[in-house]
Amino acid sequence: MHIVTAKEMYEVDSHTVQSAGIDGKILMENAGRAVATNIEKRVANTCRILIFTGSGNNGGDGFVIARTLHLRGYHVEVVSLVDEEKINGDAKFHYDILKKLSVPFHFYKSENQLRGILVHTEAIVDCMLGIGVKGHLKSPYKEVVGQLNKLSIYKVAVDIPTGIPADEGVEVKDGLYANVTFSIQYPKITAFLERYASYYGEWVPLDIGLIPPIKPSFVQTWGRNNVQATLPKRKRFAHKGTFGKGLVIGGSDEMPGSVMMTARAALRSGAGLITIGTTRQNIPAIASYVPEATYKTVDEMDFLSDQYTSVAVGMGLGRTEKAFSLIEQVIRQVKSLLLLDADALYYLKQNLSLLKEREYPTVLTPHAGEMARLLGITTERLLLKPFTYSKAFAKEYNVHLVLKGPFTIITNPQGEQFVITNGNVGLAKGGSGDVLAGILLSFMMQGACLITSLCNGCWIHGASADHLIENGRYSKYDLLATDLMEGIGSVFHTFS
Ligand SMILES: NC(=O)C1=CN([C@@H]2O[C@H](COP(=O)(O)OP(=O)(O)OC[C@H]3O[C@@H](n4cnc5c(N)ncnc54)[C@H](O)[C@@H]3O)[C@@H](O)[C@H]2O)[C@@H](O)CC1
Ligand SMILES: [K+]
Repeated sequence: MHIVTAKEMYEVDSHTVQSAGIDGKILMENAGRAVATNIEKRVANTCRILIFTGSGNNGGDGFVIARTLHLRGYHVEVVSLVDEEKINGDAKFHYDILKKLSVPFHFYKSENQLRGILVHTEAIVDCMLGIGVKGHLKSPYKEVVGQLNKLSIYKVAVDIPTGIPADEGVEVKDGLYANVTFSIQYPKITAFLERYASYYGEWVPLDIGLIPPIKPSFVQTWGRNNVQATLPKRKRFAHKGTFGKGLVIGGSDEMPGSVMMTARAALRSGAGLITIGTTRQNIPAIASYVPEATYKTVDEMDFLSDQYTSVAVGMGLGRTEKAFSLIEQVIRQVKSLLLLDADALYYLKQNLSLLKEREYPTVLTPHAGEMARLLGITTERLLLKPFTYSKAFAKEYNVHLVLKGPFTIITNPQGEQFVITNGNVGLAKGGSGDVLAGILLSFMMQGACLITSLCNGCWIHGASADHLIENGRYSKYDLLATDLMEGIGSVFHTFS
């Protein structure tokens, strides 16, 4: 599913109206009707619903919703935050129709007046402002939003919760906290930012018949259907070599377990052969946990002559001079797909130019803190516009970037972007990243387009955590990274 900025949304709108010739009033009718039909599924017709409208087309959607619900037997009333003469364009067209019906209509005057109107209201529909919002909310929007946020009634936002910008990079303080947001055609970028996602509540995109340009270059979500369509098939006569030869380099005497989790996750995700490169002392410590792997000490590895389909480096490796020199050697000499995680990302900060020298694809898997460090900015700044920073970085350093978080953003060097929304807070624990690195390594080894492999790997990781919790196997408190191995198996099973 596509995700859009305000500019992209307005472009689709004008393409639909100007090139395809569909009148904006029809789009508004479609939008209002689609929202009304979905409100019917959630709010009983015995409820009193107040619809709040503003000066733009978001308000126009509200007039259509009011008419539609009224004609379907609902008790609706409208509260307009602007005077009649400020309503114009397509919104005015639908306002004039609504005026002919017996729908109670109030023009907002004061907090006291609104308090009176709100008595016995069981649900509100927010059509005050949509993607046309600029900057902080002005009066009376700010006051009305503040008043509504204090009420524990069901709140439906149309397109976007009032006050919340559509685009990343904008900092605002006030916005409506909705229970559900019905996004017109596509969800907007801020639904995928940690800072604003909670304002949306649940988000549901509604098709209103917009016609996008031939090949839209929008960000897309990656979900179960995409995985189903692209998961590598296991052919009957395949052998272990068919599924790649992978190398995991990491682990130290102080951090033995991480490399073990990466290797196990890779094998659980379909990797054919995995070698673990670690310290001599670490091998007996972890060998019984991953008997399926072969082992090498870091001193005996020769990246120039050893051939691996894909290599992952960094997990639990440490930040010693010896570790750093090993990472440099790997980046310079490995002639295959390479995934850099954890301590390898730490090393990269001072050595980013090495990435530009690589002739083979490189994957970086930072969490927000690691990414901010690579960019030399604060985490807060990164999280204000993670899509923009990711795209610029991936293009500049010619890498595939997996920016891990509650919304994982995957970007390729061409700037194509996908976002994964599954997974849960049970993953916020040491070791989850090591498991993800293993799943990604495995998918990288099994061929297919690299960005597809990364998207599938991230989705399987999140789905594993969700599966274990939804089935009551673990909770968001006690889930361990090693438990994910069991979840991976269950998730694969759902595709068989
Ligand atoms: N194809 C489309 O894009 C469609 C869009 N529709 C609706 O149209 C909306 C966009 O309409 P508009 O472009 O008219 O924009 P909005 O309806 O979001 O609002 C624009 C108005 O908000 C005011 N405003 C801006 N910033 C403000 C602030 N900080 N405080 C107070 N007032 C502020 C402006 O003065 C302007 O009058 C969408 O969100 C969607 O709901 C639908 O009607 C269907 C079709
Ligand atoms: K709204």
